[in-house]
Amino acid sequence: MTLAVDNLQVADLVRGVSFEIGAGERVGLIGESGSGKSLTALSVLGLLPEGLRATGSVRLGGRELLDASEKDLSPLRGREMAMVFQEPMTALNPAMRVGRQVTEPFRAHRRRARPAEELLAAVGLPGTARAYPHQLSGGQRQRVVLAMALANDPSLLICDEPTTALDVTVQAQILSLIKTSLPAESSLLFITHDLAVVASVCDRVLVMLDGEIVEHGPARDVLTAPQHAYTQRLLAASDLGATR
Ligand SMILES: Nc1ncnc2c1ncn2[C@@H]1O[C@H](COP(=O)(O)OP(=O)(O)OP(=O)(O)O)[C@@H](O)[C@H]1O
Repeated sequence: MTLAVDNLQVADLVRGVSFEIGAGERVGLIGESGSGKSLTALSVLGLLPEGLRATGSVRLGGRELLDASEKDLSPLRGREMAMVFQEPMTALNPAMRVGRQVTEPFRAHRRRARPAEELLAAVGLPGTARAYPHQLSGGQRQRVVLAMALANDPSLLICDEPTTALDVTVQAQILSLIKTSLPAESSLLFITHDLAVVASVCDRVLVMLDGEIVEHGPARDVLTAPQHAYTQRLLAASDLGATR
């Protein structure tokens, strides 16, 4: 399913943002803190904070999402579109065993549940169904969130800095899990400020600065021969730039 964002505007924080992600494409959205990456993602999901409104167009598989009601959007979330944010505890219920949480997307969408143990084993957490979130490490919690996000084989997965809060080895494990467990035909929008992550996960990259997309292209081109001065600075300041 194609995600098509056209002339997205959120106050003066996201300005005329347009991009498409085709079925099976993995697209990175990079840019410094405050450049509007999260607001772009939240607009797609219909989850903008109170007081902010998006205009323009966001279509998933041809369906317009921006003017859809909450009643129309909520069945899509967790089914057609799933998300993984930086801090897994914001997505988990601290008082519910993780086995019950990973099967929640099936109940929410009235679908026949796959066994919790199977979903947890698929993200490398066998035998944890009876654990509560606080009994797991940060990386394990993010695996639980990923199991929930992937439970219904979403057409679009949005990850907003999913590994930023984790230590480096765990980051690598979660990234590899995202790469291997996302169905081949699902689209991915991956927000990060880490260019090495983009290089390892994404086919294409969008670069955001002050609410606008200032550069986009195949990840390998943007990361080796950036055109915009901002992307050049970003690359020079990164580990990728330092090793060139
Ligand atoms: N509820 C809000 N009301 C007004 N301004 C907001 C609101 N939420 C975010 N902003 C502002 O919008 C701008 C873009 O925020 P956004 O969270 O999209 O940035 P980001 O690129 O995702 O940054 P980060 O990498 O730090 O998450 C920032 O200047 C932020 O202060």
